[in-house]
Amino acid sequence: MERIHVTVRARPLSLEDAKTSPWKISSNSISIPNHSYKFEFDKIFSENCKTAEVYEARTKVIVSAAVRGFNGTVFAYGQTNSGKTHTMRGSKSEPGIIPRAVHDLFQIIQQDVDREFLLRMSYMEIYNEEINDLLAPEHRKLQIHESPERGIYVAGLREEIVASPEQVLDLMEFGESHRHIGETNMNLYSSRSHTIFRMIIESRDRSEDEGNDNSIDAVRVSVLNLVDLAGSERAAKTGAEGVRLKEGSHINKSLMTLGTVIKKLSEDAENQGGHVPYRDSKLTRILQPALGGNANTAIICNITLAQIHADETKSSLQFASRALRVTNCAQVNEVSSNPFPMFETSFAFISFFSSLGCVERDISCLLLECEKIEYFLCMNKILYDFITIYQCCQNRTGKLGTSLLSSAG
Ligand SMILES: Nc1ncnc2c1ncn2[C@@H]1O[C@H](COP(=O)(O)OP(=O)(O)OP(=O)(O)O)[C@@H](O)[C@H]1O
Repeated sequence: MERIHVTVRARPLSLEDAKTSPWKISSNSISIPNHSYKFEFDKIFSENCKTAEVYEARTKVIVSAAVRGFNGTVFAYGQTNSGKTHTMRGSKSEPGIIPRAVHDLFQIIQQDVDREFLLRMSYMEIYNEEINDLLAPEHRKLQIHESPERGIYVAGLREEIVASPEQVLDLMEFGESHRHIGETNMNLYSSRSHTIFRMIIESRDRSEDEGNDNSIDAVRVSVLNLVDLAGSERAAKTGAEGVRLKEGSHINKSLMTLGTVIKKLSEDAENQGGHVPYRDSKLTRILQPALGGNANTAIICNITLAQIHADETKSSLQFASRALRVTNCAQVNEVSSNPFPMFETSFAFISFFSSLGCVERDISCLLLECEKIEYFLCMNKILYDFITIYQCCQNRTGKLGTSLLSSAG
């Protein structure tokens, strides 16, 4: 059991705001002198800190654990304009947590000569309580499902097989161009949606490949979520009207549910038979495994120390402080993958089709088709599924389908 790791990052202030700031930071605690409250965290980063330090504090460890098969989630929380996107995505001059994690991930994998890896990425946004696929903008209003094999998942979400950090970041750039961003009085480029950037990491021991055709490979499958939440906002401050007001109300509502989930978990409600309302928002439902479940989780709470936002900052710190009391139980996710096609993992899938002599492009195409028809849910109907897949793919991969059918026959 390990608790959620919580750090706080204060954004830079104007000279004027710095002069009137009521907050005092001392080591890992933050307070307003002469007020009763004082908050303590794992680490507090003041305004001059760089994203590299924030990354090193915890995300780096979560990324390397994800390579070893542990799920990981890192999210930035805070009011609008507090620096969440700056922290998670960053800029060319100061790359954020996501590009840093992606580069680290590939570096760690390259150094691990004993295992072979398969990486997939997805990128989604939750906009006005609807899930949109940022890698396939035509996939909108996606639904959340749950199954014993896959746990909680977003049906129809595109998962691209990726082979380099550059490829991942190009895809992310593509996704960004479809993300909902809008201007408010508080932020010229305000995120109007929550985004979840996800890497799915499968790996297996290279030695298990050698010699024994009947071996049951143990494949590790872990998920790394890097989340840029939209910021809580007050319409009086953002000046939101019409579409912006509607967006703001969806954002606030889902953040309120996140707050309630964290509060319930911090009170240990689940173990005392209480109800934790994960299903009250898409955000908490998707992040359920990271909140009190099987994952290493870190929260970066972005704040501003300006006097004018003291109430919002206090409420962000209260949220973060409760999160410190939430415990998770991260375990290595290992599945046995039978060499005959019971494809619990994409690895098993790809290995099987590679062994039939199929080229990579055909396999990628087939994998996409399989995901569309949720192939992974019907693991036992092998022959029947082969024919279904063949029918789905025959226009694009006729040759592959033919070799599949002869092999199945
Ligand atoms: N630590 C920082 N150093 C330098 N600039 C920062 C920092 N934090 C935030 N900023 C700047 O402040 C502005 C607002 O930041 P950002 O868009 O990241 O806020 P946000 O919390 O994501 O807002 P929203 O919730 O509205 O999307 C940006 O111009 C960003 O570059």
